Amino acid sequence: MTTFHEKDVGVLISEEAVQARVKELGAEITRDYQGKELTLICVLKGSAFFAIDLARAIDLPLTLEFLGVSSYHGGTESTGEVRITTDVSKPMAGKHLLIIEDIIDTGLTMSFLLENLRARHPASVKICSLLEKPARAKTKVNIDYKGFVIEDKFVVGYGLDYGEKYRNLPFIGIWKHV
Ligand SMILES: O=P(O)(O)OC[C@H]1O[C@H](OP(=O)(O)OP(=O)(O)O)[C@H](O)[C@@H]1O
Ligand SMILES: Nc1nc2[nH]cnc2c(=O)[nH]1
Repeated sequence: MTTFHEKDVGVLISEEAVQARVKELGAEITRDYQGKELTLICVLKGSAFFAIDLARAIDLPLTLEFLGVSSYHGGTESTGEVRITTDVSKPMAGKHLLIIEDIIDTGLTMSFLLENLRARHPASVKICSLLEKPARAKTKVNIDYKGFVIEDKFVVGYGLDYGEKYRNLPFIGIWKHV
């Protein structure tokens, strides 16, 4: 039986490989944040699937916050203008923040997030990104917890969209038409 995506999307990282890596990252974060009050910042919409799976793989009494930002607007190129679409629900001062992203591509979104969150005086800010695409980096971002380094291809699935679609694929796929 064919599924809805097969004409447009090829598998890059399988569901099994994604889930295994999420569990490893969860174990690493559990070790590193022992005794600290951890706040995960789930960056919407892309990191929703990753952040929820990762939260379940972390064995700590963490807090989950959601922060919406957008700069691609469903397309394959960053507009370069990052906008907050939904803000977190509580003050971030004094908290240990871990920003959860699905992908760091140009790095513009993460640079914006770091500046924005640091201005709120947290106790610490670290970065966890499932994917890094170094070939397109426009600014250097130091990723504390990284899932996979990928080639310069536009990817969809596991939260990542094209025209707001394909986020629900359980694997990371390559969009075939760019
Ligand atoms: O490193 P960059 O080039 O800035 O790209 C990374 C950002 O792009 C995507 O978000 P997008 O703006 O598509 O919004 P979305 O998460 O709602 O899909 C992704 O979720 C990251 O937040
Ligand atoms: N869906 C998707 N969004 C992105 N945002 C930045 N890079 C990408 C990418 O490769 N795919």
